[in-house]
This record gives sequence, structure tokens and C-alpha cells, in this order.
Amino acid sequence: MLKEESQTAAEGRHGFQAEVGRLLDIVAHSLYSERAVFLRELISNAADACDKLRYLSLTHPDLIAGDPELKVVIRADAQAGTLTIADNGIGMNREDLVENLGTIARSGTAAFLKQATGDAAKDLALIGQFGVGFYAAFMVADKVEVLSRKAGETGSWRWRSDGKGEFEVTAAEREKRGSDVILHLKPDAREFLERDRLKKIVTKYSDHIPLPIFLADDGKGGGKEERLNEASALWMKPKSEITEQGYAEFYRHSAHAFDKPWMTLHFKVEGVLEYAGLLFVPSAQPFDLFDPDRKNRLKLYVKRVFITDSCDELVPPYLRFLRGVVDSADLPLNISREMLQHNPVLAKMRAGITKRVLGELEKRAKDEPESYADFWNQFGAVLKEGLYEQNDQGDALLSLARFRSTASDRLVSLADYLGRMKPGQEAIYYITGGSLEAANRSPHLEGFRARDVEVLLLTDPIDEFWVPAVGAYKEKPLRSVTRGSAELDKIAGTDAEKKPAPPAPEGIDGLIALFKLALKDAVKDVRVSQRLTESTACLVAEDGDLDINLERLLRQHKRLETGAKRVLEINPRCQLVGALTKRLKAKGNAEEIGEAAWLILDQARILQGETLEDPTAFARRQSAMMKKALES
Ligand SMILES: Nc1ncnc2c1ncn2[C@@H]1O[C@H](COP(=O)(O)OP(=O)(O)OP(=O)(O)O)[C@@H](O)[C@H]1O
Repeated sequence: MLKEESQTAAEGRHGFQAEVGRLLDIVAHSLYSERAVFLRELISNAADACDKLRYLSLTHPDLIAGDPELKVVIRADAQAGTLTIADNGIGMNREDLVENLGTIARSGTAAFLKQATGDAAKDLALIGQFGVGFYAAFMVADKVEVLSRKAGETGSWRWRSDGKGEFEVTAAEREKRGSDVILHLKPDAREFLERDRLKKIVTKYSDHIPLPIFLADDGKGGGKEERLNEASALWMKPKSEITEQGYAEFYRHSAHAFDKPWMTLHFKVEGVLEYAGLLFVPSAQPFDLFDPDRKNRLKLYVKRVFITDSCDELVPPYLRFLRGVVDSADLPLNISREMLQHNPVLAKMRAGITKRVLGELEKRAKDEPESYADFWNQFGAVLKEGLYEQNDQGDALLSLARFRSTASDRLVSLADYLGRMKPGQEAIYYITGGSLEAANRSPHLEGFRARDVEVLLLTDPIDEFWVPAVGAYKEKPLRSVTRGSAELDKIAGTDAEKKPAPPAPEGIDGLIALFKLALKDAVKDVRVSQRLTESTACLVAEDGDLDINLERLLRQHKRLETGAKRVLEINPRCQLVGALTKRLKAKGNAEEIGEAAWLILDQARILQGETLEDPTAFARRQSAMMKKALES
């Protein structure tokens, strides 16, 4: 964790970690038109604090004794110009306040800052992915105080800041556990003191929070707090009672997100096991989707009591983008997080939830292919991790998978591919590459293109792993076009495609023999290519050797030192090979042909995106060749 705070211990004054200052600026600037969301963020935090305490109180009932009704109270003081969001949740002690509100402990915020542009619209979209939480308070307040007392402790503390570089933590008085977040509103934000405005905001954003929210009396209500929400657990309600807006706001609250959910899945399971789920697929990738430490963030409840939001067992890692709530009626309420591991009830729930989510995705893929393509572009690479794991959902995942291909601008499925296979075609062909452009321009595709044989273009690193692990789809093997002999002759094409290829030049065997002699150990073999129609040469992997792109990937990550030797395939129909064959026949100059062989090998390496081991030799040969051509 980064920590740069400077502290003058006596005064309790701290410098914000450098990034916090920048974050505050960006948030205040880019979220201006949606300022009201500050309240949602603070209410969500208060609700989380109450959830945490409710869970702890299962094993430590004394923590909650004396004040068992967990709630949030909003208090507007027009005279003082302050708005207070108070909760009787877990509270924070001095260290918590410094740690949670003064440093960017969450890797997400640091990642956000790296990407922030200063352009309000773009940053707003980014904030949507990251969430800004507590710091949203500074959109409406020029000074923020947090008065807090941690459950089970006797001391209270006051955190105070104007959001301009420093904050202060001092000893204070708070009668009971919990936190008051006190906002000293900016002159242009006094609208947030109006009761009607506050009621509307709470109803819009926080109606379905399973915790009661009250608006304190302003002196006219006879001391009575006014209840603003129903506080029923949304996920337990029948679907017919929930609006789309209600679902979306619940998603934003529970995921601390700003976007709209791409998919909402609400279900109840009854029978041997009883549980309910309200799950969401976000519309955008969370920033840390590929962070190895990222866990799923589903919230697990037992009989409406929050247990944890880091339960690895709830869904497989390839569904880690899901957000929302799962509520079990079968797990014991006092289950500890450790007990959740290897729990048979949880294992059954996991299987059920996984099946349900994949089933719903399948439906979307069929009914709304365009929208499904958006989903796939965001989360496809994660789902493919499930293929590599070889679990019992392999078939479902394969039918959900979508690919770029040489045959279509749209994403295609394996079923689409099978439907387009040519008579005589035995395999599903693919090529892997670092990018779509690199894969698409590979010379290995030429022969396939010429015969109109579709090739899948795989560009996610995970593709290198799941494809060999899966091996085949509906008994058709998945075969790389950069590997083995191309077998293109066996595939029947249209009449135009079947037009016999021009014969290889006479004497090509002699040329190949000389190439082998010159290149010796630099290649495994030299042979005539079936897959090339335009390029002079390409390198291919023998069956059983590592795929070329995978090898490059492993070398980049220093997981492999030396690569396997490759086969150099030369195109008998290209003009250069024709000219070389002629030259060999006419002059028989083996040395000259040897130099050409090296140049052609290096060219093939460059086309493959490799860096040459000996670029000096390449440049020397090329210059000599050019000089000779110019002089002749
Ligand atoms: N009312 C509160 N009571 C107790 N702790 C709180 C309260 N408000 C904030 N915190 C603590 O401060 C931390 C930082 O809050 P913040 O809203 O910035 O981020 P977050 O809620 O962790 O993440 P995000 O809102 O981005 O998903 C919280 O994780 C929590 O530990």
C-alpha cells in the first residue's frame, strides 16, 4: 500500500496521500451535474457499516446491545448549513479514520487516477467503473467532519478536512457507537438542506437499501423522525413489485457502481435448498477484472443478514464480474468465513447459480445477439478461463463463446463456423496473435483465404491455453494454421477456387536442398508451402511443438528461454522463388542462394513479429544484395 502521509502527531494533522488531493479535484469537477449522488455514496457506506456490525454481533452480541435497531438518520440543519448522515454501525477508531479516509488504500482509486484525463465527460465514465465513495462528499461540502466511535471501544474521534491537502484527527465525544458524516455545505449546495429534495433523492437512489433510513425532525415534526424507505430486502420481493429503475439503483448501491447493469437475474430457489439471488452483470468491465487478486464481490446473506462480500466459493472465478446478492436460508447464521470453505450447501448453491447464469447468457446470446456481443467484448476473455479449467460447464461455455473470424465482421460462434465448413474440411482452423491486425495479416492465412476456408482469429492470451485444453468442438479438432502441414488440398472449394494452382517451378527441389544446407540448424526443415499464395515464406510449428504465438508470450514473460526450431515453408508460386530457381539452374552459385535463404528466413521472422537475433547480419546481406542488383 502507498502511504505518504505526513503527520504532526501532537496536533493530529495529516497530509492527504498525494493522490487523494487529485482525486478530490477530479470528482468535484466531473461529477458536478450529478452531485446528488454524494448522498447515495454516503448512505451506501453507512449501510455497509451497519451490515458489518450486524455480522459481528452474531458472535459478539454485546457489541450491539443497548442500541440494536440499526439505521441511518439524515439531519439537515439550515441554520448551521450542515447536512449530517448518521449511522449506528461499526464506526471507526483513530487508525481506521486515517487509513480509510486519508489514504487511497483501494487499488481501484490509484488505477482510476492513472487513467483520469482531466476531461470531465471522460472522467465521469471512468468514475462509473471505479466508484468514488466517501470523497463524493466534497462535491457539495467545503468542509467535512466525521465523528465516529468504533463498536466495543470507548474513545471517539473527529476527522476533519476541507479537502485541500490536509486532514486532522482529534479526540472527541460521541455518546454511542457509529459515525456522523457532517457536511458543511457549499453556498451553491444549500438545496440539499430542503426536506423535499432530500426525500426525493433518497427515494430515487436508496429506496431499496435493506436498512431503514430516517429524516430527522427539523423542529416542526414534534421530535419524530420520518421514515424514508421501506427497507425490505429487495431480493426477497416478487419480481412484479420491482421496477427496472428499482433494480438499477439497487445494483448501483450494492456494487458502488455508476453504470447500468447489462443483465439482471432475480430468482428464488425452493426445495431441498432454499436461496434467493439478485445478480447483475455490469455493462462495463471493472478496472481490476484481470488483477490476480480480484475476488468475486457478490454479497452473501444468510436469512437477510450480511455475512461477507468475499466468498470465493459462491461462484467460479470465471464469473467474478457478477455483482449483487445471494441469500441462503440453509446456512447457519453464525457461519464464519473460514467455515464457508468446502461447505457442501455452498457447493450446491454454486452449481445452481452457475447453471442459471450461463443459461440466461445463452438465452441472451440467442435472442439479442448484438447486445450479447457487447457483453462478450467486455467479459468474454474471463468466461474463456472457464474453458481452460475443464469443468462440467465446458459445453455450455463453448456454445457461449464468440470469435472474430476471417469470414465475418461480426462475432461468430462455433456453431456458425461448423455450418460454414467446406466439404472435406476436417478441422476448425484458428490463428492466435497479439492483436486482431497482427493475426489478420499473417501470411499463414493466405491459402485459407484463397480457398475461402474460415479461420478464427484468437487474440486473448487465455486462448493459448484453453484451445489445447479443449481440443475439439463437436468432434471437430481445433487446429492452428501455423502448425503442421496445411492439408488444404483435401478441402473442396468452389470451381473458381479449385482452379489448379500453377505448377511449382522445375528445379525447386534443388533450391530447397541448398536452403537446408545453408540454414543448417537454424530451422527444423525447409519445405514447399501449401498455405502461401502471395508471401515468399513463413515459419510453421511442427505438430507437437509449442505454438509460435504461445512461445512468444512465454518468452515475453521470461517463462521460456529458447524456442523450438521451426519449419521454413517457401511459396513455390511466388516470383522471387521462381527467379531464384532459375538463377540456380543458370549459374549454380550456392553461396548466393545461401545468402538469399538467410534473408528469406529473417523476413519470415520479421513478418511473425519476432526480433532478429542478428540484425547486423540481416542488414549486411540486404545491402550486399541491393548493391549487386544495382550494379548488374
Ligand atoms: N459511515 C461509515 N462507517 C464506517 N466506516 C466507513 C463509513 N464510511 C466510510 N467508511 C470506511 O471508509 C472506507 C472508504 O470509503 P469509500 O466510500 O471511500 O470507499 P468504499 O466504500 O470502500 O469503496 P467504493 O465506495 O468505491 O466502492 C470504507 O471502505 C469504510 O471502511
